Amino acid sequence: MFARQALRSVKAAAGPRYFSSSAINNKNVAVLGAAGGIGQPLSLLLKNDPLVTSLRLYDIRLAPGVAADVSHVNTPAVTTGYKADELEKALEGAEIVVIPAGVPRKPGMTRDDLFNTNASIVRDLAKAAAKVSPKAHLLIISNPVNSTVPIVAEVFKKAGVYDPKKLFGVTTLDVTRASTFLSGITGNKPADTVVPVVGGHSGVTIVPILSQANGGDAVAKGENYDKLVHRIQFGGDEVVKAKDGAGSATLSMAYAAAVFTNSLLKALNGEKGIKECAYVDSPLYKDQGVDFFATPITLGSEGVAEVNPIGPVSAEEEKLLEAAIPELAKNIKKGVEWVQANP
Ligand SMILES: NC(=O)c1ccc[n+]([C@@H]2O[C@H](COP(=O)([O-])OP(=O)(O)OC[C@H]3O[C@@H](n4cnc5c(N)ncnc54)[C@H](O)[C@@H]3O)[C@@H](O)[C@H]2O)c1
Ligand SMILES: O=C(O)C[C@H](O)C(=O)O
Repeated sequence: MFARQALRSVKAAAGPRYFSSSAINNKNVAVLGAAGGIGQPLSLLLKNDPLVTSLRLYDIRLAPGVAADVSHVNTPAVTTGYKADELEKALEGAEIVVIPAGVPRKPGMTRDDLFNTNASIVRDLAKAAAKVSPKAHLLIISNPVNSTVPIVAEVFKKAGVYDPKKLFGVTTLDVTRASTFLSGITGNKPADTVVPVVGGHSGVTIVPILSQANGGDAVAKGENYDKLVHRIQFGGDEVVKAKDGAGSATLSMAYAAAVFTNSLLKALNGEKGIKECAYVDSPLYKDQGVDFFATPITLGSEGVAEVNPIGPVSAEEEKLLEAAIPELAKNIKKGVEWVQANP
């Protein structure tokens, strides 16, 4: 029963999907880092989302230009660009704040190698959001997500405005990749290939639950299973290597973030039963020092409505989870300790 539940949970995250709307309400979305490799295509995709009525694009460079360009697309979202010194203005009235600001990896780097640069970028953006739009839903893309999400939580706690239901580490790209790679093996449609991906967003912390996926039994164990799991866990490295020093995944990430944002918008507008995987404040492994964990979550009008259980897992998946937990605990502790020492 749990398996079916979890399968339904992430059904919405298997692509390909485009944006749909059942109700149009005013929805104000801000993108921080809007002129970057992710920020630009993400801004375009959000401009194309009928549920976005106000799109506010902020970056330390080029955001007004990106906004001028995107604003000519004939969809309803009123699009405005904000310069480096206009962060607070960009955040005014924001209900969703998507953050892809920060540096990407180069070949040979881990996501954790980005910590020193991106931790302070995310902390400063979170401080402004806590001040200007404390009730906004925050969608964190900047790596290392395992640590940047706890940093945002600490900033919001310090400001006295933390709402665990409104903070998300965006892990949709892992779900998207898992669906693509598994369906490539089974020949099933990607849209019918739903793989819950739990844990975190780097290497061994990315745990695909293939045993719950349509077609997952085709690669239940052995060499093919190991190869598929490795490809899902290290899909980001595949792109970093192929881009050869010019950055990491941007287009697939923009797609994934736009999918997640659309799901959240639908839930905020009152649509029921919207489910996605995301890295959120979770009760599941708190006793092991893991305050944040990605699982299928149910979205509601206030953000996270329910953190769903992982459900039954295979012996192989149990081992993957055992490897993920201590690494995640370390990543979370690093973020929390850093921001407490560098408030
Ligand atoms: N969560 C995921 O699945 C996922 C996937 C892909 C990339 N990422 C991460 O997303 C981040 C961005 O990647 P990218 O390829 O778009 O990088 P990029 O360098 O192309 O773009 C980053 C943008 O952030 C801007 N920026 C830097 N500091 C800023 C600040 N203080 N305020 C506002 N904007 C600021 C830069 O000017 C730039 O335009 C990286 O950390 C990358 O690792 C995460
Ligand atoms: O791999 C990266 O550094 C970027 C991103 O986290 C990804 O999964 O593609």
